[in-house]
Amino acid sequence: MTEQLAVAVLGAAGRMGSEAVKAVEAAPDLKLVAALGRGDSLDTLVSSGAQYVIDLTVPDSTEANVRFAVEHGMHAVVGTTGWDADRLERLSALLEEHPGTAVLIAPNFALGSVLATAFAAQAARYFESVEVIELHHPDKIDAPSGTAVRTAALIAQARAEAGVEPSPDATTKEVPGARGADIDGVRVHSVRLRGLVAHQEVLFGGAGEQLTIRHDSFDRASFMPGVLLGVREAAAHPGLTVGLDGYLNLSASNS
Ligand SMILES: NC(=O)C1=CN([C@@H]2O[C@H](COP(=O)(O)OP(=O)(O)OC[C@H]3O[C@@H](n4cnc5c(N)ncnc54)[C@H](OP(=O)(O)O)[C@@H]3O)[C@@H](O)[C@H]2O)C=CC1
Ligand SMILES: O=C(O)C1=N[C@H](C(=O)O)C[C@H](O)C1
Repeated sequence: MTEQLAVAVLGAAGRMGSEAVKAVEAAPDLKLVAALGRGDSLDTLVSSGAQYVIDLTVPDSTEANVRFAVEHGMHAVVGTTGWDADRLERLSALLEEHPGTAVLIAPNFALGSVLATAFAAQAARYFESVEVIELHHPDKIDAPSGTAVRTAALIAQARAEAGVEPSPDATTKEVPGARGADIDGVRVHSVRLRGLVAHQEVLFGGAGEQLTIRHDSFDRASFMPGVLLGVREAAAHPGLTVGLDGYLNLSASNS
């Protein structure tokens, strides 16, 4: 049998972290060597022999966690939100000093969500209007969701490359927030509702028609195949990868 990959989970007591601990323990090719929470020393990552770190913590701690992992030669698979352009730039610079090490920043590990975002980016150039609605459980601390920010950014990039005008909007009188957040010129609306897990709709409008691309995670089990795929594939993708799509050959279905 090939040697198991030694995996540590940060944020192990959290909603996602506790699922990831179970998923790693159930995977025959992986070995859980550490399960750490707030207040635990990152030195345990070293003493446990971790080769891979899964970070599912909070936006305030994720950058320091990932930095520690990279500096100690561990690959990092990161689901935590809060990775803005400045943080990504600092991480890229650090990875240049550690060329064999991989970091995956995955705004969403659910394969359906990754596909939905890719489909939205594909559709973006063909419609006059686009808005994003993300809907989550009310214990989520960040808004908009990382997935929505990524989706809006990819939509905006596709529209800019195709020379599409901004979505029309005649609003001149507005209660602050009524039109949602402006992410690269795309309006993003955040709903927080007990009973929800993680959901997103991208609404495209054209003359006389609407296209809606919707994804629903009804259970955090939906994220686990992507988390495990991230660990298994990381070493083959040294450097920084943003989005699980970077580990999937999505274009193969078009050929
Ligand atoms: N990419 C994806 O597919 C997904 C990403 N997420 C993202 O993952 C993150 C976690 O979400 P969720 O599990 O719901 O949140 P939770 O609040 O349930 O879990 C976060 C956990 O991290 C712990 N923690 C905080 N700081 C540290 C630290 N420095 N070291 C180790 N552990 C720490 C918290 O401890 P304490 O409670 O004591 O603060 C808590 O147990 C969020 O950013 C969320 O948006 C969520 C779902 C899917
Ligand atoms: O906090 C969550 O729950 C989720 N966070 C991620 C995000 O902000 O996009 C991924 C998923 O939406 C669930």
